[in-house]
Amino acid sequence: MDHFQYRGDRLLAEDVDLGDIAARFGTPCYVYSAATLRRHYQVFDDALAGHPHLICYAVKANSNLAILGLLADLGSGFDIVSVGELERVLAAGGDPAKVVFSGVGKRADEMARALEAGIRCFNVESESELQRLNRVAGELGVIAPVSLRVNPDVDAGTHPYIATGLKENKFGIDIARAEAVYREAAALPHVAVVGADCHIGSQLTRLDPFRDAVSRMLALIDRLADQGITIRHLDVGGGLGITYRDETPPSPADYATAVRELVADRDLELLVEPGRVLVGNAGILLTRVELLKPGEHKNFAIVDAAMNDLLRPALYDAWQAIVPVDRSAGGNTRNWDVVGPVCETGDWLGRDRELSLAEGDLLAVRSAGAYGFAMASNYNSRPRPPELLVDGEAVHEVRSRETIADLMRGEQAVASLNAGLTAKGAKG
Ligand SMILES: Cc1ncc(COP(=O)(O)O)c(C=O)c1O
Ligand SMILES: N[C@@H](CCCC[NH3+])C(=O)O
Repeated sequence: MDHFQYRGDRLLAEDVDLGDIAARFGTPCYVYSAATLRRHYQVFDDALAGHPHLICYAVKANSNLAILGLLADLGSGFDIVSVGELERVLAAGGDPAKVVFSGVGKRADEMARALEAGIRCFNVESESELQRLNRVAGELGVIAPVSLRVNPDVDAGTHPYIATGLKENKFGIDIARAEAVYREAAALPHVAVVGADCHIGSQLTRLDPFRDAVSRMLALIDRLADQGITIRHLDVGGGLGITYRDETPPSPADYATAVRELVADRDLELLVEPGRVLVGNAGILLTRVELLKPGEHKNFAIVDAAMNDLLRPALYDAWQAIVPVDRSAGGNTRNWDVVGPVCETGDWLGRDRELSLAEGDLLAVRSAGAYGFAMASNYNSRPRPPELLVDGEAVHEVRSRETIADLMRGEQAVASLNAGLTAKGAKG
């Protein structure tokens, strides 16, 4: 259940008409629902209750400071993949002691900053990274808490671009090597082994891959215990899918029950890194139809949002629902390709959508709270859209629309660049 529902023929974000938001803030814009976000967090947290656990929200899914602050207030921890995400978490009031740091390419300066901030754990993804972390922690005179991110070689059954737990993926340490690397870690002076970690992919719609991964991790933890290496927490990553169209992912309760059953009798804190399942359906992208271009072969509805605002359809061929803000508006009913103004054939938000459209109509692209704004770019020199957080009747502008001046900030035209050439040309 989310809080983007029709009242009569009008689509609302909680108690606010999306038409009013468009009139106040312009389009395109991202609109998030605080109530949906709170609810999703609570459902997930309740599902894990009874077993010691920490939710570390995957910041990459949506890193707006207001979203992070709202989750921090609810007690959430955070999974970060860069020092930029760490600074965001700290700026939003997140607790560094609840932060885990994932990612295959952590730089030394990022490690140093995270150690200085006092994060909960580094999810180390290679032997080289382990050695680097040991050196950086040594230079700072501290001990780095470490989990190894293990690649358990489990097929997540998801889009190949977002599967991460197979041998051929760049992520994690091959489970066949994991024991040796744990022994190496245990012998290093400036790291302390505290946990074990895996993350097998995103938008998973079945429980079995999770069960397989957790079982393999538990077997590894047992083998490590035999060698005197104690693992205090198991981080099972994120990846639980949502319904974009007709997917039937397990509910957070089913997911949590499956994982909890496997760890029930163990003295092992459970860490989870959900992203999409918390924020995905807590956001929409609001856009306006600019121009209609019906044709013999195809009907194009050109809207003011594009792949630079929402990349998922172009990048993964992802399907996201596109619905009218006013259901009663009687326009031209056809199968429309809803496309943006960007100069790329792949710039589409939805294809073959039966919609009744007129120029000027407002449309909402659903399930855009995760990997929406977070993946937005300035391609075609398009300013990124604003982000608005609705809470009941209140609308908070939690990020304003970029300006053209923002786009050019930091750039310099170099007046003398061609001067030499011109002078040479003149001589020759
Ligand atoms: C290490 C790690 N943790 C957590 C997540 C969050 O994934 P999701 O948004 O699918 O829950 C990701 C992204 O797939 C990730 O790479
Ligand atoms: N960006 C992806 C998910 C990537 C997950 C990152 N580990 C998506 O939109 O589905």
